[in-house]
Amino acid sequence: MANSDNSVSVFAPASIGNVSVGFDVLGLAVKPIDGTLLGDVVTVAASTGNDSLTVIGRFAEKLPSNKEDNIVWSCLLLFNDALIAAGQTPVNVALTLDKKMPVGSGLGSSACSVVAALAGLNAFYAKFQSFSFDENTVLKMTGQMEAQISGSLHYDNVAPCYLGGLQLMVPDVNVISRHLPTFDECFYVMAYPGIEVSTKAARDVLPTSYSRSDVISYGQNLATFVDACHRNDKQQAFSVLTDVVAEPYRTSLLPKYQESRDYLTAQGALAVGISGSGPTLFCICDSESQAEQFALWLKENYLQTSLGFVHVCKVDEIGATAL
Ligand SMILES: Nc1ncnc2c1ncn2[C@@H]1O[C@H](COP(=O)(O)OP(=O)(O)OP(=O)(O)O)[C@@H](O)[C@H]1O
Ligand SMILES: N[C@@H](CCO)C(=O)O
Repeated sequence: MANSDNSVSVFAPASIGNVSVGFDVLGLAVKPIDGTLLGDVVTVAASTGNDSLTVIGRFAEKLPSNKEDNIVWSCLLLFNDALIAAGQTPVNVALTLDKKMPVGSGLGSSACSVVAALAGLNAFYAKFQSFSFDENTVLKMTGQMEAQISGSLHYDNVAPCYLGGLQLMVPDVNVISRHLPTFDECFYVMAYPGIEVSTKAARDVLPTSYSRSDVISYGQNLATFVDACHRNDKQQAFSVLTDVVAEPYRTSLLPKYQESRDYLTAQGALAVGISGSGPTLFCICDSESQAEQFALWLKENYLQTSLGFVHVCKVDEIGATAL
């Protein structure tokens, strides 16, 4: 995208929250292999008038019409407050959100808007005002905005969306997220059925406590997966990609999920899971031909409305990027 002399555009990619074994603590950024921009773009331009927000794009009409209710606007307010606290003077800007991501999809739609907005503002100030916040400060802001919209602080979409790759959240405010190695040769089929599931509703169905055996399985699966990623042991990593925390309780919210999971697993998928809080299903494959074959099957069998889509993806190791 070509920018006028006074603007900056940032793209922020879709992500798989949880990656089945890391509820709220694992996330993976993905990008379609055909070059489709699966994510949101925010353009920040200098303005001679007041601050403004324009929303365009395929899913623009799914967002609140009032700019104050758009999370991108909240990002601007937060960013300006942080500028003032840092002794800087905010300038007036015209923001444009290209809303390419369906809302309530499990693809980290609000995270895409939040990251594109905050990384876009930071890039704009770096370019035109010779000032920028460091990566960790911006990451904390993205977490704060995601918490405002979903009701709880979880970085599993914003961290991979901003930083790229597979990210593990660590309980240290000075670190927040650690990059984990992934399996370069794998393909990730992302199937969004075209229906909305709100993150809040999908969190409300979860139990408030878990049995000892579930806690043991959870810890063992996550630890084994992280260890296998570091040893590049694909077989071990995907053999434990089982979610005992959320999937058993969310399946009822996702029409055709269970049958699709069973079918794809029987056909040899490395792993199948719910992306974030759903309804997007992800399926991990060993080869591009298998991924294309499963994508076709998912188009015919998992999509519910004309808004649905399926993409064959690889890991997006870059995260938010200036266009
Ligand atoms: N720019 C924005 N992008 C997405 N949602 C927004 C935005 N601005 C405001 N919202 C509102 O935030 C809420 C987002 O809901 P929710 O957290 O369920 O969706 P999500 O982030 O799209 O989910 P997911 O992470 O599963 O893709 C919706 O009510 C939506 O209208
Ligand atoms: N970890 C969050 C992701 C939301 O996209 C959840 O599963 O509720």
